[in-house]
Amino acid sequence: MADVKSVGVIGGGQMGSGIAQLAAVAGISVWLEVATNALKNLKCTSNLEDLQSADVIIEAIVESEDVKKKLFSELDRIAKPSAILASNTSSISITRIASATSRPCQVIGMHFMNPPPIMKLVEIVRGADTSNETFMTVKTMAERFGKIIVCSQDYPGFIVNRILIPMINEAFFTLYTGVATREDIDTGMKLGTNQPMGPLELADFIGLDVCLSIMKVLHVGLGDSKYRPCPLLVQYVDAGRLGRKRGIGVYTYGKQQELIKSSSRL
Ligand SMILES: CC(=O)CC(=O)SCCNC(=O)CCNC(=O)[C@H](O)C(C)(C)COP(=O)(O)OP(=O)(O)OC[C@H]1O[C@@H](n2cnc3c(N)ncnc32)[C@H](O)[C@@H]1OP(=O)(O)O
Ligand SMILES: NC(=O)C1=CN([C@@H]2O[C@H](COP(=O)(O)OP(=O)(O)OC[C@H]3O[C@@H](n4cnc5c(N)ncnc54)[C@H](OP(=O)(O)O)[C@@H]3O)[C@@H](O)[C@H]2O)C=CC1
Repeated sequence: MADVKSVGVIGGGQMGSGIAQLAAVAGISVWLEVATNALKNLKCTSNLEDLQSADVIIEAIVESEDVKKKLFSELDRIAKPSAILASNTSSISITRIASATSRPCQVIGMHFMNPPPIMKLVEIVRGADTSNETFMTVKTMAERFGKIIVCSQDYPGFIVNRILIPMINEAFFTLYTGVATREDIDTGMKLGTNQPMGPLELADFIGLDVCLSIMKVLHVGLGDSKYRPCPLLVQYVDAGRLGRKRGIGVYTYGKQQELIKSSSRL
């Protein structure tokens, strides 16, 4: 098991920025962004070559198999031979991502939950060839971040999203088929099952594009029509209603809310 001293985080969106914060607070030197004591551990770059000295590189870019494979193939060329390449993917096969590299035994899924600094879980996903040494190094690093680990085999959606995202998709079907309003669906699930957010509110928080990508992976990967994405979810993504990060999803937020209010007054 390797002692991780430096980490590269690729993707500075919702997940990447939170993961970089965790590593910096754990005293590991990080290439990316954050605050006070942790700030001295953080460096920002837009040049992949700067990651060549990292012990572990954590990818948190867009949920697209093609884009991730292209990046992993480039990382394989840039990273030092001993480096571990981890993906924060929500659902894409680690085995297939690893196949884009010459080091599949050093490729692993390190799936943080959103928001990474707050949520206690990290789901570790072993691809077909992931070695025990890679697993132990990543497990120990996640524990150093203060996280609790669960371990999943490499099947679509792993553990959490295999169960969570179909629930969110079903909430969209419930809205789409007129069973109830968005507010009643969310309040029903929040108060009825003691969850901090209703499923539609949570979809906006995760990002509707991410939810749809995961549903598609489940649908194709498991080949069962019960995983078909709800047409309303597809339509919202087509319309650019991606959730909180865009100011509009199932609900509207911030400036978008003000714009909608003012246009409805015209
Ligand atoms: C899609 C995937 O692949 C997998 C996934 O991630 S699935 C999604 C998993 N995540 C969830 O299910 C989140 C469900 N929601 C929640 O747990 C809570 O609503 C929440 C933690 C997000 C916010 O909690 P809240 O009590 O409603 O709001 P709030 O009072 O603002 O925040 C609580 C604390 O979290 C902190 N916090 C909230 N968002 C944060 C963020 N993005 N980064 C860091 N800290 C954050 C706040 O600062 C606050 O800290 P203090 O208690 O120290 O003040
Ligand atoms: N949202 C969530 O709740 C969770 C998401 N994940 C996973 O984490 C990963 C990132 O998700 P999240 O942070 O939500 O997404 P965001 O949309 O917030 O961020 C995506 C990041 O990827 C970058 N990016 C977009 N397209 C490309 C590309 N073609 N090549 C390289 N980088 C690109 C973006 O850069 P720019 O801004 O410059 O476009 C941005 O930094 C995904 O795999 C997702 O499934 C895992 C757990 C939870």
